[in-house]
Amino acid sequence: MLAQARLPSLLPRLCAFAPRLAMSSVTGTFTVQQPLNYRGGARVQPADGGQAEEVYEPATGRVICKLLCSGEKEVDLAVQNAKAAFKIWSQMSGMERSRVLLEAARIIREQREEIATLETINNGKSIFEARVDIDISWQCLEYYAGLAGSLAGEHIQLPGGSFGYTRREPLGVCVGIGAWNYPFQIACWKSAPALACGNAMVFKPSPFTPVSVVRLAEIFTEAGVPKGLFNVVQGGVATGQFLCHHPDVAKISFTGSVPTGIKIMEMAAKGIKPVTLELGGKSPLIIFSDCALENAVNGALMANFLTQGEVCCNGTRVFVERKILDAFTKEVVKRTQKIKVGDPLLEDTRMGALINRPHLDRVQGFIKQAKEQGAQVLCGGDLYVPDDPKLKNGYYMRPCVLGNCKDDMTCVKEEIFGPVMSILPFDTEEEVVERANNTKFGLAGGVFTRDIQKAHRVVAALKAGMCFINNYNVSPVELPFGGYKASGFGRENGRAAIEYYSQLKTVCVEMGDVESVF
Ligand SMILES: NC(=O)C1=CN([C@@H]2O[C@H](COP(=O)(O)OP(=O)(O)OC[C@H]3O[C@@H](n4cnc5c(N)ncnc54)[C@H](O)[C@@H]3O)[C@@H](O)[C@H]2O)C=CC1
Ligand SMILES: C[N+](C)(C)CCCC(=O)O
Repeated sequence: MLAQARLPSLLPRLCAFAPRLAMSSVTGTFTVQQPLNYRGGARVQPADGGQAEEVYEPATGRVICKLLCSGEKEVDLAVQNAKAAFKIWSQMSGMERSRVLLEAARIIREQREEIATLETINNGKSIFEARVDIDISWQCLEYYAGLAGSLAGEHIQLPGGSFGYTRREPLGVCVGIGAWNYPFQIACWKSAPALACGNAMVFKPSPFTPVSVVRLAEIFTEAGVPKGLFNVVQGGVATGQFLCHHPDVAKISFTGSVPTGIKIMEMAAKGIKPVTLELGGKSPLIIFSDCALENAVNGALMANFLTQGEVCCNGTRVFVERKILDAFTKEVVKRTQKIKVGDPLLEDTRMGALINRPHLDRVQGFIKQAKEQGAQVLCGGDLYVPDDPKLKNGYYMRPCVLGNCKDDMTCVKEEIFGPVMSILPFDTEEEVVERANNTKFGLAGGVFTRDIQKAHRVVAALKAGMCFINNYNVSPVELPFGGYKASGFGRENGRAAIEYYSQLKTVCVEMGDVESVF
């Protein structure tokens, strides 16, 4: 209802973008007709490739469009466009770039509802959450717009009045390769620092979620970036490989799984290209008995059930001090059972549909295996079939809490990437820190306690790149985000990301005569 009620104010812009969306921001009606590649400042059909993949609306299982995968020629055209735009953009001052990025942020804010709706339709997450994603996206652009004007090097004095200075220079054409869980936000987390530093970008979203990133490309053009500065190519493995192997690509920033991350790094190694890898996780959330229980329960829900549990930094191993195990478990199960699953475009829905059927089956497989290995399903875990007939073929399940878990169970060791929380009791701080770190991953971690010394001591001991004290999965764009160990390296967000989208040139200046040793 609310989605329909909003329509009149959105109509003019929606029609300008995609005529069908105006009539169809109701689940089960949206289709995409326009090309999904973006090159040289416009939507284009790919020049080659052309293998078609179906793109789904997870809420209904309906095909919303066919994706034409970009071939080698199309990838090359996108890179050449980016190269040409780079020449203009990299010569502009930081303040000039800042103004364009701020305008892009403003347009995203203005179109928040439309972009969030696109994201919900293509990803399956609730509209409530998609709006938050879009807010984090424009905040990211604003943040890097703010930094663009003050990117600078150092001035170093040398003997005899000589001196040196450093210049922070862009890398060139950067490639962004994204996952399907936060399509628009991932594209912003990569493009905002890249563009602020003076780079151009060719972005490839996941073939499951190709739609919203093209909107971002249109917004950049509308905001005033040179045509070709931000291009979108579409496709899966083959398209990604063409990008990574392209000799004119200077850097690859990848968000996705560990196995793909390894392949990206191998391809990058051949061209000596720097990489940023944002990979998977199996993060610990440690709940001490002296916590504020209600906050800890809220934190555990935030750590596990955003975006149907399809979040890389989720705290899926919930370690609970044995003294409060029963009280915590009872409350967390009660609250999980209350999560409203269903049509993601409805205002009161808090969990939508998983990305696709194979992924839902995979998550179900993990739950089945957990039961076989002795875990106890305390709630959820079963498929959910909404009453609304149009949702019958959607990919829904009820959020799941597993009790009686042991550290060596598959559900505790492997990333499930679905709404499945594993509860693990512990007795001492020393023991829990060791168990928390006993994983190949190291993306995130969290601690709930009222004891500030213990909180800082424990996060200092966690081998993870993003730690939370008394909260979880909040994402202020001012803070760097990224992993330790198999969760990758490089950082997104915060000042730190500048390091990964720029290179330092040192200039040594002689003020005297050259004293030759020859
Ligand atoms: N650390 C982080 O920030 C995040 C990590 N992830 C991780 O991503 C995974 C889920 O996302 P998926 O899309 O299933 O991951 P994926 O690794 O299958 O695909 C990610 C992207 O890489 C592309 N790709 C696949 N094979 C490629 C190849 N050989 N060369 C170049 N590109 C290739 C895909 O088309 C897609 O765009 C989970 O493991 C999750 O933890 C997801 C979101 C955030
Ligand atoms: C926004 N946040 C923190 C919930 C998740 C961001 C990382 C990801 O793309 O999975």
